[in-house]
Amino acid sequence: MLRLEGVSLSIGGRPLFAPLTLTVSPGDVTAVMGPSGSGKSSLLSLIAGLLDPALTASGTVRIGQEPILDLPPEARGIGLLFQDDLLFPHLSVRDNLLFGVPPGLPAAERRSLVREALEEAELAGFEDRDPATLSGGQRTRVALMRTLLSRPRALLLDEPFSRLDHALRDRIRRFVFDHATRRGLPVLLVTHDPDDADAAGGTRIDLAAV
Ligand SMILES: Nc1ncnc2c1ncn2[C@@H]1O[C@H](COP(=O)(O)OP(=O)(O)OP(=O)(O)O)[C@@H](O)[C@H]1O
Repeated sequence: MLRLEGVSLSIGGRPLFAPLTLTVSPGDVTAVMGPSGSGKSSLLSLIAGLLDPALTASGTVRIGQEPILDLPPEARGIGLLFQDDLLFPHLSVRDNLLFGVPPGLPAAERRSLVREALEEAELAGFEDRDPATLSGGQRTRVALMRTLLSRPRALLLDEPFSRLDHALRDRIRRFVFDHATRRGLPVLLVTHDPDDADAAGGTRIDLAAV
């Protein structure tokens, strides 16, 4: 469970939105909407531990019972997926995925986790491909798998589908939501697209209204 309690963000003393309280249950997707500049991406950055120092935050964020805002980013257990999938262009698909695997596992186990992830993503045999040779949907699936390999406790999505064409978008959106649900991850999805919010099927919040 991901819980926000009285969370607000300000810039230069001016609040971006009114204090926000919400709970995202395991496997549920909550869509975060609102006009440009309303603070959607900054809200995700706060939760991930990547908030721009120009912004100040107040309130509490918990995963399960644990407050996370005082933890370093790598200890929070947050998985991120962005519009630009940020695969390393100079690394193969395999090496990109290996970045997600927790350190400390034996090499053979790391490789087999990567192989399984590619099978799950219906990309078996893509290990040696260069990310530049993948389609947008394939890149999104690799990026999701890399995020999931890190065994996050919650997933934050910042417009990950907005560059995909309409038909592909439905398919990839379903793929991402299914994988998050299957793992029981609470998901916050920043989007401008009402179809994303409808597909999420859960709660929708509008930062302009809070
Ligand atoms: N480093 C910074 N210095 C000054 N203002 C900033 C800084 N970072 C963010 N902001 C401001 O904080 C506000 C929230 O930005 P944020 O990117 O979170 O909005 P958003 O709702 O995600 O917008 P969009 O839909 O356009 O992506 C904006 O008004 C932005 O200009």
